[in-house]
Amino acid sequence: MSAQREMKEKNPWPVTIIIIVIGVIVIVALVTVAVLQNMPLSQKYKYGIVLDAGSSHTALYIYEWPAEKDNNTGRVQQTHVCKVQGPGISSYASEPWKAGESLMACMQEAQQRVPGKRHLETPLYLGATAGMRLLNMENSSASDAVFRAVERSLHTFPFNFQGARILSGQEEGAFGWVTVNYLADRLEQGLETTGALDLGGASTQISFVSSNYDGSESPSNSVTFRLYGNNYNLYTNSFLCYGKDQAMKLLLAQQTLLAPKTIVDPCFHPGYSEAVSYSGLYDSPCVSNRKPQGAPEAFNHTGSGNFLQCQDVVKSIFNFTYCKYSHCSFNGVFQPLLQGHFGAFSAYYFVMDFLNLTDTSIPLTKVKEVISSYCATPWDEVKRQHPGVKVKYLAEYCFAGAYILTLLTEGYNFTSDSYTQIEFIKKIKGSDAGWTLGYMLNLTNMIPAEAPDSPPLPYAGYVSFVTVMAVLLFVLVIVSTRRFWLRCSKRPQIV
Ligand SMILES: O=P(O)(O)OP(=O)(O)OP(=O)(O)OC[C@H]1O[C@@H](n2cnc3c(O)ncnc32)[C@H](O)[C@@H]1O
Repeated sequence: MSAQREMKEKNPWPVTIIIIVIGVIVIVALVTVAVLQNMPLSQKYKYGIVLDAGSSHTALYIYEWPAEKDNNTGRVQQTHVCKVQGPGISSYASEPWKAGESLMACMQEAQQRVPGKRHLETPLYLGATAGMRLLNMENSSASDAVFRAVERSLHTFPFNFQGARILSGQEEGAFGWVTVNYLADRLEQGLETTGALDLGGASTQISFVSSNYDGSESPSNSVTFRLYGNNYNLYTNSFLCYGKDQAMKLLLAQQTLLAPKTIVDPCFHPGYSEAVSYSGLYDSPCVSNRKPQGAPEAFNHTGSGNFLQCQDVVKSIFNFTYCKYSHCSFNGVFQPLLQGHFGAFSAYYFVMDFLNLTDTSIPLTKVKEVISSYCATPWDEVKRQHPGVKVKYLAEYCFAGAYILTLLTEGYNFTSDSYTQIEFIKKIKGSDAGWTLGYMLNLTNMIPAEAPDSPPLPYAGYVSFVTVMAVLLFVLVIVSTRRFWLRCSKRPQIV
């Protein structure tokens, strides 16, 4: 008995080894628990669906974001887009049920793409823009009937349908601006924002933040936001009837006043000739009050392909002179001085991309030469050179190019310097530029007004900190126990 005790007191190593083993186990357990407890959950996604019911067509967008990050700063991104076959829903005014029917194929696609277990919680929105704004102005019971038909169709799907409505021009402009700046990470980081230029079929929007604008002059153009702890006073204006298709109607209507039977249009290619019905041209409230007295059923639309003359006709659809404010864009609408970078999307992009003019470092004189040369190309040759492009678009690129230049430089007052601040964009980080994402982020409260609280340490830093502290603690214990046992082993031995 005393021999055993004597051995233990002489040799402290077995106890030290046991302490080391227990220490290692404790550290491993501590670090494992810390890692597991704080590990980001496996990536589960939530979804949102927005239908953009535009004047020329409808598109369905599916967005997704990491499930544990909603109501926070989780990156929402577009995972799918489905183009609805056929025209925009406002074209079905005389057969509203067809508007509902037209959405079915894309909705079925959405049902397949969003995982079944997420269907019931996935919000579904339909926002209609300028086509329905015009139909509602012209015939509100027809627009109501289209909405009823569309809602009936959307209710047959298992999503969380939040309703269909017409967006105001101001909402369309403001949500386009939110989309562009959210996708470019400018809001969360509080960076200087980018303006948004949107050219649709029936309306066009300009939205930007200017240090010269506090909302006191023309308050109807002001939208205020508080996002991630920053206040924004946004200037925005939507010009109804100045989208690409309606602007062309204005142009044709202007020319038929002078030549009701045959117009020789400088914005169309030489050799172009098409019969156009007056009823088709004057079906829109943008032009209906301009119909010439005793107009024939149809007129002949021919082209002469002269860019300079085209610019003159295009200018005639704007009023650049009347202005009761300190500064105006056109038609007497207030606009503060332009400021910063701009993203130009929708038809701005389609047209400038086709004309190979998306590079805004190309001087405006050269831009004009390129459009001028395209306009002067005979119609047969244009069709031969671009067999894969829709003929309607091909015929309109000359007008659209001249229109975009006039709108930007004479309408919004971009100079040869500030033109270089425009970027023609289609997508940002894989998501389309347009109002839909901003609309969904707003309705789902996914952009917080205040900057979210972030943990004092990032995840990796937290784990490293716990590990280092545990190892330090362990070393301390070892050092102190070793000193204790060394002292014991040096004590005079009991014999
Ligand atoms: O916002 P609203 O005014 O309601 O219009 P929309 O939503 O239908 O407008 P889009 O942005 O979809 O399209 C804008 C215009 O661009 C036209 N467009 C679409 N694709 C095009 C392409 O590849 N080339 C030329 N034009 C195109 C389309 O016909 C419209 O006139």
